[in-house]
Amino acid sequence: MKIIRVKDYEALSKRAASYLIEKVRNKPNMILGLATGGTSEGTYQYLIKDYKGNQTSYRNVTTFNLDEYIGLDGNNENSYRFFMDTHLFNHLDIEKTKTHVPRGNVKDPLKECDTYELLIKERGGIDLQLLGIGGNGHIGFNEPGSSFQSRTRIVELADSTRRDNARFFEQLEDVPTHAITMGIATIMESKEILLIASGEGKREAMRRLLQGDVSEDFPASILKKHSHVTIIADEAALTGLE
Ligand SMILES: N[C@@H]1[C@@H](O)[C@H](O)[C@@H](COP(=O)(O)O)O[C@@H]1O
Repeated sequence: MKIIRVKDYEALSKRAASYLIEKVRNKPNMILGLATGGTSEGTYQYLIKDYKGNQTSYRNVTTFNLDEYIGLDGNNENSYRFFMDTHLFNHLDIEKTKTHVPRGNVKDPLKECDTYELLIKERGGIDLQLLGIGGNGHIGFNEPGSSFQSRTRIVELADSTRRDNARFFEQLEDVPTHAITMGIATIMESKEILLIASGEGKREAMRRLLQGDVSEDFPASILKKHSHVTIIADEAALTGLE
């Protein structure tokens, strides 16, 4: 894993955006895996800024998001589809039909999981997957204890994750209890992975990622077994670590 240490969240956002922009420029029809969450917001702002200034085109890019809450419609402000539309897609020249976020409000979510897996395969697999990391080491919504063999499926959210994400909702009770997430095996099949982490709230997760064992108790640890992972993290997330 290559680690790029940057000063703060602003620098992280800029760096992660440049990283993605270069990849898109080199491969305009790339398959890009995307993440939601507070960490990715700044990166997306810089992608938009670059698009407006330098006209990097996303017309031929296809995207697959990691996860979505079960029960939330794409128009719900807390759905990840809504997040992606408002924070990124609506501001680029990307074709909406080429943006994929699992649908959390369908009648048959199990079928949705299988369809999503198939679609990723059909498109030739993910070239570059952007990842955040949960305080408990989750990637996507693969909570501790998730099998390293797991594929896109329905999961129950850990209490700590619901509490972490409650800041986006009116109250904790509104945070869905279940989600659809790409599995760990699905994520590991991406040709390349870019993980971003910011702030002291992620320090313990970074310590376990960089210094701990590879274990299903800490899902992100599997990334050590991937041959092309880059981590961009800020000082606050890396304090006390090499
Ligand atoms: N499911 C998402 C993840 O895909 C995200 O990467 C992570 C970190 O979120 P944040 O960047 O807000 O800390 O947790 C969320 O629950």
